[in-house]
Amino acid sequence: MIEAQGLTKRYGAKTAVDGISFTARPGLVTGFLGPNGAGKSTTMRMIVGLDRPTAGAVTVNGKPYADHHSPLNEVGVLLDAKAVHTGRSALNHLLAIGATHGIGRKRVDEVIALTGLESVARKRVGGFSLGMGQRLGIATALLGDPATLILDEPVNGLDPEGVIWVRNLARFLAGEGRTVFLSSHLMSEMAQTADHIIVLGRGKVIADSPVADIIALSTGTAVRVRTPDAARFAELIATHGGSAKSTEHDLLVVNGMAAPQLGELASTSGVVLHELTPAVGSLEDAYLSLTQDDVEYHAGGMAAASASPTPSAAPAPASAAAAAPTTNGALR
Ligand SMILES: Nc1ncnc2c1ncn2[C@@H]1O[C@H](COP(=O)(O)OP(=O)(O)OP(=O)(O)O)[C@@H](O)[C@H]1O
Repeated sequence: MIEAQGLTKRYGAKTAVDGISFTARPGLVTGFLGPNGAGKSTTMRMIVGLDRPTAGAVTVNGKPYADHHSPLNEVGVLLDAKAVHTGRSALNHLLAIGATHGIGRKRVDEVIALTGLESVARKRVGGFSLGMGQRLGIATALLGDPATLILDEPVNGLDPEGVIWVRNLARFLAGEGRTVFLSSHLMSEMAQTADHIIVLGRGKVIADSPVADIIALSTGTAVRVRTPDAARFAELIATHGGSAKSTEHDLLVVNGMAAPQLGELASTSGVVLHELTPAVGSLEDAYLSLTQDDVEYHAGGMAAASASPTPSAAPAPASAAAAAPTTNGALR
């Protein structure tokens, strides 16, 4: 469990984290999202005592990080996968860290198997790809079998198979009752991994809700309408308080009118419908809509794109059942 109360960090005149309060609970994957510079890394660093809060407080499993006698057994952390002794093998890296907490070879071998590092365990870490480095960082976080995991951008640099592996691992660990707190820039990835989302914008919490609620609250409800009479139906919609955008010759995306109203209008006007689908916004839509005023560094067109959410497939529900340990203990 991670509990932050009024957590604040100022660097001179710059307020990186501005009085945030949130809880990341056991048994859930909590996604930590926000544009570049929103304050995610600073928050994570404060959680594990690497930065001192200017004001407020944060506890992990009920205590400030520094008060834990055996922190590796309480909190597993991946903040910077490159922060390793590059001359050491992965095995020796894990043995060295384990030695600080009386963790021996058996557990080291377990986390090597769990993270799929067996074939490179005796190779120098300096020669590792970004993806292998991420796996080693996750292995290090898991070493003490902690109840809370904090992973900063864990899918950074991973190939699609690696991304799925992290997703299943996160779900599996939460399914075991652990608190899993992870940041990512990949919103679609978060939609499939997280149960709960906290969104930061300019150092403040701008959303703190279950994934489904964030999507429902932040995106407009659009309806996809397919009809051979698209132009006429678009005009009719406009006279009934809706607005229709045409993306293909026979497809309209309608805002401002619900599917039953559209069905009735079509029926009374003699318009043939081939499709009438209420569309659920994606987490990307929700995220862009939430953060459009809080982005420090705008990419061209980003804010404009966020102004009119387009419908897309509903995110797959996060499911702990998705992760299944393989015979060697690794996860698929
Ligand atoms: N040591 C520091 N000194 C001064 N300003 C800092 C320092 N560390 C972070 N900041 C500023 O604080 C703000 C939050 O930074 P932080 O790295 O926490 O954001 P972030 O959400 O993790 O961003 P990113 O996704 O780019 O990693 C940024 O404006 C950053 O420039």
